[in-house]
Amino acid sequence: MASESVIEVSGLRKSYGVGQSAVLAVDGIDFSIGHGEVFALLGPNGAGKSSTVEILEGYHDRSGGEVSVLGADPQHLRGRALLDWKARIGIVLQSTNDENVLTVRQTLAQFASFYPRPRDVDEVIAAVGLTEKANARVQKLSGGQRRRIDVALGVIGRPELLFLDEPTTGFDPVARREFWGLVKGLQAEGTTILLTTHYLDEAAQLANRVGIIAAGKLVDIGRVDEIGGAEARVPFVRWREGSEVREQRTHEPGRLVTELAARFDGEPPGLEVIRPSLEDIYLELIRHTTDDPQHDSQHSEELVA
Ligand SMILES: Nc1ncnc2c1ncn2[C@@H]1O[C@H](COP(=O)(O)OP(=O)(O)OP(=O)(O)O)[C@@H](O)[C@H]1O
Repeated sequence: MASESVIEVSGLRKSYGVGQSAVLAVDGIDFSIGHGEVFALLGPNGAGKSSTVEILEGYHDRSGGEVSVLGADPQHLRGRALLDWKARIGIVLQSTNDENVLTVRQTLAQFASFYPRPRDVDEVIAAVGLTEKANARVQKLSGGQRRRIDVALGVIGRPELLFLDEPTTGFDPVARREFWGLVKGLQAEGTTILLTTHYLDEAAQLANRVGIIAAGKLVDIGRVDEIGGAEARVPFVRWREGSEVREQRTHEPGRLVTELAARFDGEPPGLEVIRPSLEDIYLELIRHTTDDPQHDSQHSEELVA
């Protein structure tokens, strides 16, 4: 990965409304995304992910801080410079368009005509698994199929930078895996990708680095295999002693399993060796930063047990 930054964000702030009812959605965050990197922005509902991404996409003005996207400040672009900049980015928004009376192929062909170097329409239709629906009206597609069109529209212009805002919401498990393959292919071609998702396995599969935000602040940022720090990754061994479930965190799970096997004179009942997933680490990180107990779960309780 080259070190050159495609996105640079420094001290970014965004508030909505004024006075008593003002909401500080983004509260001074800093990060950068290198050329060819897949960066996932994670965080609970209302954390400030979309607000951040929409500023980078040029949809919202910021309230403070500095932003550079493909070398430009989206807030200050106008006219031809704005159009040229937009042609270099692809956006998959959260919303889907259900009013569309065109077919899948017509919709994509129309969109492709807006770009100087679009991808081949049928190749994109195949990449999102809609070949059989190419002549169907978008209106008649299922929710998950329409979401695939959103993804297709985001990539048709061969963007240098792709924003994927919760791209696989509504996808079935097979479609999600196909989509991951598509993203990996785009990354192999050098596309820089900013992804937001609530699926932590998706972030673990696709991202080089993740940033976790809660209540508008960056809680942690780092490589997928480093986020949360070494201690958060210590595995734990779980087994049963009679009716009781026992659990112990250890840097040496193999040694503990050997000791247990000797003590039980064979396979310890209910034996599991668990390595904390990105989801476990995420839950643990945000547990300390959110007041809302519904964001917490059994999982994180297990982690600290
Ligand atoms: N247009 C708006 N007007 C007022 N408040 C807003 C607006 N958009 C977002 N907010 C508020 O800003 C905060 C951050 O919202 P944002 O949509 O950025 O969160 P998010 O992390 O993308 O959440 P989700 O995961 O639910 O999509 C929330 O408290 C939200 O209510």
